[in-house]
Amino acid sequence: MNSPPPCPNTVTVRRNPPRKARATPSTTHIPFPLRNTPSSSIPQDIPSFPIQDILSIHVPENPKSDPPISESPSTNDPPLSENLKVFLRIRPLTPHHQNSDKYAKNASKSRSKIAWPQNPTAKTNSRAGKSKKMSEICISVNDSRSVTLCPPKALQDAKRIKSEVYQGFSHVFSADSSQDEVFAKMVNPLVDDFIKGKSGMLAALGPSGSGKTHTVFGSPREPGMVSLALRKIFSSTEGRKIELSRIFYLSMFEICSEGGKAERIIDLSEDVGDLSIQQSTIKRLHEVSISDVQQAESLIARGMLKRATAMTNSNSQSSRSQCIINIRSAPNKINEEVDLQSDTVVLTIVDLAGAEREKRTGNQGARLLESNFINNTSMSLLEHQKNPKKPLQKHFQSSLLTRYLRDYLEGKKRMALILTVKSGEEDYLDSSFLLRQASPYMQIKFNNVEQPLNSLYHWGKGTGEECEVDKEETLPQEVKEVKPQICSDHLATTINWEVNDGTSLEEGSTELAKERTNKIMQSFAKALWNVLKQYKGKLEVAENQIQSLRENLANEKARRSELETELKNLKSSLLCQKEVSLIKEDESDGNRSADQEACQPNNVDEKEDSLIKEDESCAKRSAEREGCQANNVDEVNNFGVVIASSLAVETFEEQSCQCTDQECEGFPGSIDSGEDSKDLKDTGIDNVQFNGNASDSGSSESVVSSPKSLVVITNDSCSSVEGYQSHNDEYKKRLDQATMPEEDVELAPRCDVTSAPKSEPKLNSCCKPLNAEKPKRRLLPASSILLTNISSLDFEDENEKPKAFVSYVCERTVVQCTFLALLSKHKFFDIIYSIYNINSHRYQRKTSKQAPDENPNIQDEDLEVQTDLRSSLEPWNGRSSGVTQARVATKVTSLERWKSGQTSERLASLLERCFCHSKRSSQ
Ligand SMILES: Nc1ncnc2c1ncn2[C@@H]1O[C@H](COP(=O)(O)OP(=O)(O)OP(=O)(O)O)[C@@H](O)[C@H]1O
Repeated sequence: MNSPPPCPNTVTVRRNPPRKARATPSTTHIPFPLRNTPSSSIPQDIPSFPIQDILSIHVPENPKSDPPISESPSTNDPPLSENLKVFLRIRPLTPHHQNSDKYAKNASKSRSKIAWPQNPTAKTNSRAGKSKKMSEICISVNDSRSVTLCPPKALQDAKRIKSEVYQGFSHVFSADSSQDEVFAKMVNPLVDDFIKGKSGMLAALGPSGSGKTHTVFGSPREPGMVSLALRKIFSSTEGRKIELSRIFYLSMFEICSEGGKAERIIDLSEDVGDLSIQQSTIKRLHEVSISDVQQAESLIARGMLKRATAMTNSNSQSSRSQCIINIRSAPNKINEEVDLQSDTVVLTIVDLAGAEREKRTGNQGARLLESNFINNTSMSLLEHQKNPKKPLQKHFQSSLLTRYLRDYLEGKKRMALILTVKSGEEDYLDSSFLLRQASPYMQIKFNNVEQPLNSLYHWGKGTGEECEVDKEETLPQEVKEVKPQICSDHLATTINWEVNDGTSLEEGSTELAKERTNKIMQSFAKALWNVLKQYKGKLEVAENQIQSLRENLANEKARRSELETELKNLKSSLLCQKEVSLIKEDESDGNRSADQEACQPNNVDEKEDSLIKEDESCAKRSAEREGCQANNVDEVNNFGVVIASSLAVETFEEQSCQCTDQECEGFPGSIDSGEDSKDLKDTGIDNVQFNGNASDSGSSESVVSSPKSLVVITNDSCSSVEGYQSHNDEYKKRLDQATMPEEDVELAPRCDVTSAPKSEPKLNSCCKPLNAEKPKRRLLPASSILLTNISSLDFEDENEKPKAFVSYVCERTVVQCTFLALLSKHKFFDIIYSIYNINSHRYQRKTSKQAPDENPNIQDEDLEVQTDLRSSLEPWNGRSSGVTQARVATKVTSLERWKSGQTSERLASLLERCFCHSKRSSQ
């Protein structure tokens, strides 16, 4: 009669609270906005194209076509949430413990059936009978997922340590389990995933001498997981097919810390020195292409010989490093279009160094430091998952191993953990420590485990069943998203056909795929139609907006033309103000000698700046006072009108006293400068007459002929000096009238015009009634036009200057006549000079404090307008006329040079020479 199995005094069931792995930053789904594609410019009220919704259409599957083999989810399925797989393997006792181990196994089985001793008496009897054997083992298997850890009796008595039950393992391998059994339950799924395109890792963890290396590498008689995995890969049907299109590589390296110093990475398959790690990649790691199991095992055997081992109290050949073996599957390089990186699948198997207790190993010094390193790296492998509060970066920086295995430890890729323990009672503390540490691992959940690659990769080249995934990169995104699903359907169809060897399932799958494709296309068309309709609406709105904008644009153009007209008027006024500013500068520079000023043409630029600044203020004043005389655009542009107005006001009409404003307004058509000059050229000087008779000059033509006659005379003087002499008296009279009109008694002597006083009484007698009738504000547009038309003048070369005329003039006044020659050659100087005289004359009258009422020539508005000009002209009165006139001309030239460049430069050069000539003449 079999007695009931002994039962420990107390049993503690360790139940760790369910622990959910924290989502790491890289795995947390963060809803990010769409990329900056053209669709991002879509108005916000139009939703983005619902491609995801369309592709997520689920067609009810036909149970008949449910693929029995394809255990792995399709690529479109959401990421799996699965627990970390933790296996436990109990190493058999040494041969003298074998019997007790078998007994312990039987005892644990019985104990699992009896949860708690139901018969205390029997329990006592059995304990008494079997106490000796039970003391030799500390761990017993309850079932395939749990074990009971019993402390040695000494510990029970001394420290009252109770037995503990550890449960929740994926599987518990008892001491008599074979390598094949371990492989079948633990590694085979990983190998299957590897063949299907999923990377995976197996790590062996446990105290020293517990059988990690034995499990991973095994022995010739008992091949380990690496060998079995290789055999599976190269022997399976799928593996053979893969072999046609893919290449397998094997690499092997170890991470060690000799003497507990800095970690080193050593390649075990090639002597290339220490390796380095960057991110999770080992640099310069040697990979050997393997084509069969024997070649791979040979490589592994050679690598094992290089591995760092040492004899310890626990193990005669204890591994002192973490050994990592990678079996990598990559597409055949012949197919270069395939992305090698994204298509790489790796099966990693890690043999960790054994954790060991200091007391037991008796390690000291460097060996102790090394032991501590081993313990730390081994037992802290999953510290991040156990302790989510620990900073992620800190955890993965703690050791090279964790850095290398980061993707696995974060849960991005599948991994399995096998814990190895020894069952002897002397190993209780090691086993207890390991189980306590690893117990929480079983509760770790990975939420974002890597999905397999397109399984069709692995259907070898030439089978005719692969999808053209190598051309996927050239396809649009939408097509890419659809294609894997279609391929998966195709794969499912193929697998079903192979397994069931019947056509019905294949047809069902095909119909299912077609149905799903049709639904996707229908939804796609509907969504596309809706989006197009929305865009059409937006397009209509946009077109209406464009139409209204066009109308606004037309209005704005009309307004712009009006503004441009106004601007043109303002510019004319502005030029007048520039003239005023120019003269102001003369005044400010009055204290300087004329010689110095005249010889400094470089000052022009500086003065131009001041002119520009004054333009704004002057323009304002001009606009206010004259309202820009907007209706005078034609008048302003018409040189003849200006001449008529200015001269009519001050010169010739003073003689006749008959020309009224109305009469002057009638001039423009007949006295256009361009036309007039043309006419003059055509007619020659014979057609020009000096209207010495004041009554004859009452017409507009006579007014215009005055300045023009100067030009003609000048030109003509080149050929006939006598002609000029014959008209000398008349010419001088007209010149005096034009340049020094009115009652300029004081000014005339300064200008050294000897004949000037003679004409003054006549002028004065005529001025008063005439000036009383003329609106003097016309002076301003006259000066404006003077400047605006400067650029249109066709200057002749200085060499063409009529010497005869000059000599004639010099007989009159050496200085002034030289300048007058210029004035006669360039009519605008005539006008400047005339204006100068007129305003100088008026200014004198104004400064003599003569009451406006008493002087009809002076009106308030006229005085206001001309104030700046007059004050600027004031310094002229006390200077040599030639110098000052040349200076004014230089100023005007400077202004114009600023305005129009080359032509003015010629003028400046001309005037400069004129000035020098005048200076020499005056000396
Ligand atoms: N399941 C087993 N069956 C038979 N022998 C085993 C088993 N497990 C381990 N052994 C033997 O136990 C000894 C120690 O095993 P192993 O070297 O694998 O331990 P380890 O955990 O790798 O130790 P360390 O961490 O110190 O390297 C070896 O001689 C090995 O053959």
